[in-house]
Amino acid sequence: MAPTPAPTPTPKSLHSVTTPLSKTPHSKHRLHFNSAKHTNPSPNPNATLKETPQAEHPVEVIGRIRDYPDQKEKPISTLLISSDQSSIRVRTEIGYRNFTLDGVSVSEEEGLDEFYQKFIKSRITGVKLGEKCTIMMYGPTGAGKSHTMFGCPKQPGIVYRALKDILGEVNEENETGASPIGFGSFVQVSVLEIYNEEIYDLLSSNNGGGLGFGWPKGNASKVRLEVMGKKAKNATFLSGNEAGKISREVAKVEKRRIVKSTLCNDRSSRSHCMIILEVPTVGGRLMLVDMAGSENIEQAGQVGFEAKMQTAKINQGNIALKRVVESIANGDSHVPFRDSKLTMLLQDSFEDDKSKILMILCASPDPKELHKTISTLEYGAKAKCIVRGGHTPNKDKTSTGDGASAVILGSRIEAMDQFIIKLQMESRRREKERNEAHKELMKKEDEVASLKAKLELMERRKPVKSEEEINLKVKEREQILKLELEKKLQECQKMADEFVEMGKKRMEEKIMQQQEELELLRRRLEELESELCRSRGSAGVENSKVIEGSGFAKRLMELYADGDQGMEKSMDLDMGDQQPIVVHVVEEGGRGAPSEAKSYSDHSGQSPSHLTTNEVDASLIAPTFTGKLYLSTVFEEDGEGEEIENTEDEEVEKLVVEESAVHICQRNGDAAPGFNIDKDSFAVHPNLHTPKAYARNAENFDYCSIGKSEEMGVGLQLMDKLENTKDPSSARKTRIQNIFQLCGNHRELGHHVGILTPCKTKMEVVDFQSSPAPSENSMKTQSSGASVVPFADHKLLNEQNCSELQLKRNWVSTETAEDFKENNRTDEGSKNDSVEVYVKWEASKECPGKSITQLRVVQDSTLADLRKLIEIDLGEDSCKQGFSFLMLGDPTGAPVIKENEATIQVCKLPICNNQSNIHLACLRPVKGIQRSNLPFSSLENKLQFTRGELHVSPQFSPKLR
Ligand SMILES: Nc1ncnc2c1ncn2[C@@H]1O[C@H](COP(=O)(O)OP(=O)(O)OP(=O)(O)O)[C@@H](O)[C@H]1O
Repeated sequence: MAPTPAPTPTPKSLHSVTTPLSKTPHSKHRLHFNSAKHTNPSPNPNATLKETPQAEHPVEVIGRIRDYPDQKEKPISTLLISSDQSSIRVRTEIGYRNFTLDGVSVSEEEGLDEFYQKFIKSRITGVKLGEKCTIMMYGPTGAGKSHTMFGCPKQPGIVYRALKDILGEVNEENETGASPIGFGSFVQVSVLEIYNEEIYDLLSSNNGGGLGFGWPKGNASKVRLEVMGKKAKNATFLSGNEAGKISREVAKVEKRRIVKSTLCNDRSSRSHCMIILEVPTVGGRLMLVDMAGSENIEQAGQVGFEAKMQTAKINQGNIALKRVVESIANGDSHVPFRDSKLTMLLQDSFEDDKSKILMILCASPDPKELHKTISTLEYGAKAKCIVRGGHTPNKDKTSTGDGASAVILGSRIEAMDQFIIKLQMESRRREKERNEAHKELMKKEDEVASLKAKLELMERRKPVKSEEEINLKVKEREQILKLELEKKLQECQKMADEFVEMGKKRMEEKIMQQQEELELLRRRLEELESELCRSRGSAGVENSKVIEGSGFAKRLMELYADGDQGMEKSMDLDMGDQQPIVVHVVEEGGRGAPSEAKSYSDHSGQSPSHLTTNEVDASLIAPTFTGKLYLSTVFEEDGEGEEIENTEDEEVEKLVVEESAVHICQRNGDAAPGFNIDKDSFAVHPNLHTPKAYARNAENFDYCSIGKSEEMGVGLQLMDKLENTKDPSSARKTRIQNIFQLCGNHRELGHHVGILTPCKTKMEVVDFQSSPAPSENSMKTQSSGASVVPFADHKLLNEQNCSELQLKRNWVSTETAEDFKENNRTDEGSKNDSVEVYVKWEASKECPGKSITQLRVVQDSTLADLRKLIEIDLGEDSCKQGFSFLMLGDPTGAPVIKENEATIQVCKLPICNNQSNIHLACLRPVKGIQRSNLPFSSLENKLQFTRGELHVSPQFSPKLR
């Protein structure tokens, strides 16, 4: 076989790129095959072999670059075709690579017809003449192998074109019965499928039948064939000389091939298809092999064991073929034909000297398929190096003798040398490419380093940015928190306002409620006053009758027969003081047995009409006098008047000196009038000079106020004026003096105010405020002749009104007439033998330390005795409550143990007001009282009894009417 002449380098670009391509060193050894463009017809191979016994390259490689006619935007090809269409340059990012082939066809420029005419037709002609040719379609899936082999409806593929060429075209005439052109050839066609390393006969099925040629029907299962030698045993074949018929049948059975949709191809052939067309008349044979795709498993997207196994089996055929090619090319002693069914069936094609192999490498111009394209081209380049050598058992060659063998060996060595040279060149080229790639790599590494540096710079800057962002976020958060805080503050403010508003409302409600209560009380008071007025009217009449019946009254009536004038004068005097005096007048029935007493005080607002005269007097004359702080007037009656008068005169003189204060009688319109001592004021009610008139006008008295002794003179003058209006004589003065004399006789009043004495009339100042009415208890006590008249039921005032209370505490023991006389006789003596005791509660938070009473006891009395008197005074309630005495000198405020009371004398109690005969008994309730002011509370209690500090709080200040 003559070496393939080196093609004239006529660069031709796939995409208008013209690059001069280097020739492969062994191109001169290539098999020459006809091409449509080749002007030189293919020489007879046998002749060539005889002429030049050089090594034979049985494999020729043609590149076929597919097209994408359906795509509008076709991918930019990375393949460059040389102008002589003998080599392909594959461009990559790092360089390019050239592959020298026996021909290259670009589908976009050359259709199947042109391609067939250019690269296939000559081979088909050789088959017609008796040659053996194998045309293999090799390449990755989707590269256009099946398309090239079988074509499409518009463009028939190699199979049908070859049939037509071999059998000749059938024209109209032929179809009407005339002999077709070229008719005479007879062909036998077998269609085999190699799937999963099994050979199936696509023309046969297990159901049998067919069109007389073992034609398969429907979906009948395929017949599996065994390999016998280098052929499929018992393979069915189509025989005939009608290309059309055979082509149609082939087209039918071709569809029986196992195809499957993969990621690379919608209808990917999963099997190798082999169409064996034999021309028995001339011994020609054409094997058309459409190989399955040489894709790898991952690229095919096969999932599952079976699919992977399938792909592996497909690849097994491809790999085995690759090894066979490499073995042949390498001149190995053993070629692994039996590694797969495909290579077993192709073994004859490689070994038979008359057999030629045309390998069509199908490739895609798509850059995505670049690596597959390179792999395919590398495979083709290797196949191209195959030299048919001595390893192939060739009877013909062995029969040629030693000379021939030497030639063969020589050529083989030469081929090997060339191959080595080629490998060295390839190695150098690769080294060069590697260096270029290395340079490129260095460049890329530099770029990467610069990019890294930029990235680091960015990262370094990032924190600054992030810090700003953090600050911004912090500020935002701060703002949000501020807003929330303000909101909460507003809510709190709102709540506080609401709370204050609520408190205000409550206070207002309370004030309103209190005002209403006050109004009710006022109304009630008015009602009581009106009732009082009514009752006083009647009581006045009765009293006047009583007064009229008594000598005292008569005398007063006589004295003040023209009382209107005196009243007017007295009223004139009252204008300056505006503090009228309310006077209780008590008649005493002389020194003997006590007679009826008449009281003209009605400050309780209740007429004691239901009581006896004596009771009335006792109830209405409130025992609100402190020691010496009361006004008492005694009128002498009957025949002893002068004597009494004389005595009174003396006493008046004495009392004027002694007395320092005068009681005030207040009636402020409430149910409980109060006392007030005001040295700056002194007033005597005009009705004072007549008990009758007093009784009549008592309800109009607000209070009486008598100053100290120095003011007494003024009072006397005033009284003089009163007397002089009626009687200018000195008798009037004398009477007034009598009044003041009695005012100072507190002891007498203290002991006898509740007792009617026929010889004397006591005029008292009554606390109207604190003693609205004596209780039933007190009345009973008095009537029963008890020694002490308690006033527990009297309304007590607070400490600030202590002075008023103090007056009230001046209630005294009730005694019989005899006792009274005795007391009178022993007045001075009793002063020495007895002591006065002021009794009060201990001051505490709950209890303001209200005063209870004032008692007189014998000097050697014990606290036990005093307890009895106090218990009688306090009544049942206080007895229940219980109390203990406080020795106020004790800084701890410890009370006296009850068992020790019998051993402690009353005189041991603290002295009150620096008077040795007045003691203070401070009681502590037994029940728990909060004593927050310990230990000084006990001592503080003493202060309340300072006489000189008696005062009246403004709210209890008297008011004039
Ligand atoms: N040159 C071309 N011109 C137009 N269409 C083509 C060409 N080559 C291939 N095709 C189309 O591309 C698709 C895939 O082609 P094809 O089936 O021949 O690939 P394949 O190499 O046989 O793949 P597989 O190995 O999977 O069978 C088909 O639809 C086919 O019609």
